[in-house]
Amino acid sequence: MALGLGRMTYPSLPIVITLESGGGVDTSVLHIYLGTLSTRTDSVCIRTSRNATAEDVVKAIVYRLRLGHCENYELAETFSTRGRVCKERRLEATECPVRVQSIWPIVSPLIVEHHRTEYRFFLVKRDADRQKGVWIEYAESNNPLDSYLTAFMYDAIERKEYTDLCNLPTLNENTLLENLRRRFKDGNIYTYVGSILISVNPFKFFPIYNPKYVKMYQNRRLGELPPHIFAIADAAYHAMLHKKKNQCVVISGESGSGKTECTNLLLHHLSALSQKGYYGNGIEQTILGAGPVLEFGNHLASSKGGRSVKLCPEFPAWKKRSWLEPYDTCV
Ligand SMILES: Nc1ncnc2c1ncn2[C@@H]1O[C@H](COP(=O)(O)OP(=O)(O)OP(=O)(O)O)[C@@H](O)[C@H]1O
Repeated sequence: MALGLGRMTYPSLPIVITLESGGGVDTSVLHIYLGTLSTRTDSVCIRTSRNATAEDVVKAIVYRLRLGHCENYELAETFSTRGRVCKERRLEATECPVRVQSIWPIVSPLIVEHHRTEYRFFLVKRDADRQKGVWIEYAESNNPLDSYLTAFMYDAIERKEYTDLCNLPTLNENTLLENLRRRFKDGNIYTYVGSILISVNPFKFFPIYNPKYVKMYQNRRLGELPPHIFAIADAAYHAMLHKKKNQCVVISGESGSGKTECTNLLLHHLSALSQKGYYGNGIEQTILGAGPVLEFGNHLASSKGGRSVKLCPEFPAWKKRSWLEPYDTCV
């Protein structure tokens, strides 16, 4: 088995692995999803022959992502509806994933993501007790493969919450606050009002700022995905490119409402967009390094009373590490 490894480039994911095994001439591409096994990438892309076995594929991914011993992992074939895995079966080590994939029905790209049903391969932790080759159906709440990302993407739709307050059927202070409160309770801190983003400070960490999200929000129209600070950064960046004019993002709120953190995240996404795959080469650090000086000016302004508007933040090193670690470690 010869193994050629694609270069790890962010954000142009997924990682590409070329696996030549079994002497096959025709090669096919397999997308293997990683679920909760990785915070850095959603899936890896394997170019391989029809004869490559599930064992070969697992070895290649585990070796490439340095996940430890390949005996601890196996491949699962899943069937999902609206982003949720409803049934799953573990592949035999000798099964050929390309052959399995060739009998999956083709999903039309015209079917919007929320209504799509599809088959996928996942890399999963080996379960020695699980009978191989047998489909297991999941109750909705009992699904180990569903990731935070899936919940983030689909739960609001299923609970019929309004991600944009402009869509509220009855718009008054009560319905507006009730919608914000319900979303906040479900862990959704962001909500749109048209092109304005409301952020409710959670005072706790949510894993929604790692490279999966950076990548997901690139080149997407505002409102296409659930509300997120990265979507605002992306919209401003593309408006700048298209209109060839400087753009301004106004971040306003009470003291302690999270303006500094929002500014950090905006800059984080903007620097990712402008560096075309080479993260952390110093631009982000240089911009953020000016933070304490501007923050001082900001405090002078806000000490004169009223609400403050952020210019550029302080950016303590411990915060950068704890919030953005997976992103930084891919440099
Ligand atoms: N999106 C967020 N997720 C989790 N915690 C957050 C978030 N935004 C803010 N926080 C928490 O709230 C604290 C205060 O936020 P931040 O310093 O950004 O407020 P601020 O509006 O800039 O305040 P000030 O105007 O007084 O400078 C942060 O230290 C952080 O712990």
